[in-house]
Amino acid sequence: MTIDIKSMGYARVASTNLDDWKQFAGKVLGLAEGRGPNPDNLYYRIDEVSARLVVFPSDTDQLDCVGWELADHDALQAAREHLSKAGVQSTEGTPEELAERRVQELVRFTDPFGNVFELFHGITYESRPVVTPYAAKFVTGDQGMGHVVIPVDDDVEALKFYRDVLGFRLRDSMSMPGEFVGKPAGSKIWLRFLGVNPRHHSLAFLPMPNPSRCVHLMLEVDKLDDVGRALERVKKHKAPLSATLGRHMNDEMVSFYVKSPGGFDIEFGCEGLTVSDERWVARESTAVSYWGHAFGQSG
Ligand SMILES: Cc1ccc(O)c(O)c1CC[C@@H]1C(=O)CC[C@]2(C)C(=O)CC[C@@H]12
Ligand SMILES: [Fe+2]
Repeated sequence: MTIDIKSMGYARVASTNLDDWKQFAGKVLGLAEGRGPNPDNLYYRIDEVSARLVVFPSDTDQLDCVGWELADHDALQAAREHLSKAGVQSTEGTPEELAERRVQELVRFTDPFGNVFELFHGITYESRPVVTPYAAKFVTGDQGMGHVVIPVDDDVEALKFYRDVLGFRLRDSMSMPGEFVGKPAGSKIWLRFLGVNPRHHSLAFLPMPNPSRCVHLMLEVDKLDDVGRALERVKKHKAPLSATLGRHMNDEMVSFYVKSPGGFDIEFGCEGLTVSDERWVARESTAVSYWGHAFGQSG
């Protein structure tokens, strides 16, 4: 038995500048502003779920936590027992936290590297269809909110934790020169891409810690045109482009990367690969992309 995570449910971001986030999330990304329990926070919808992205005022800019959806109470109870057997301490959501996230129950734990995860069930969904500002439709459903890439200290320990303790399935690996993170010449570091549903990867990690506690969050739309339109809004609003348009090798996604006010990137893409656990074989990709994705350039 392991933990039966169904999908990435939500992301919560701590911010020193909600005005910047409001402009970025609404005008650049084209997310739909929703309402939520705390009038100080920004709540964004991309589908029927009441809030997928929540930005709240803080004295730091970082990814606060990622919420992962489980089916029901029994699944969450099994997860509690599994975490405890694996020696991972977890805490229960307070009534205030449940109300803010609009979930029935949640447990929170920290991975060995300080990344905060919440496992929850019973999130609210809205009767009113989502209407995004530029009419883009986001790909969610059983594929969840998108994917997140988190920084870790140790890629070997991270794989043990995410695959063996949390039950993520390894879908692809990619190596990079150790020099990239200040390791000896000739050494390798591993990027691992893991999934819990048909989305090729819902989680990836990179052994390169960063202060925002996030490498990027990925949101997927259902049409290339809406990726192109988002890229035009990036330029119009002079948001910093972190990587140019390209198509990834492993999940075949066409995307670009833009720096968010949180310091981490948002990957905005389409045409991501879906897989099935029965048929999938995990391999090692030998390039970031088939074409494009020039990091550290603009235009
Ligand atoms: C390689 C790859 C495959 C699928 C993805 O969705 C995806 O985001 C990536 C790129 C991961 C990674 C990154 O996001 C930060 C900057 C990185 C480390 C690079 O400089 C190359 C690969 C990049
Ligand atoms: Fe990505």
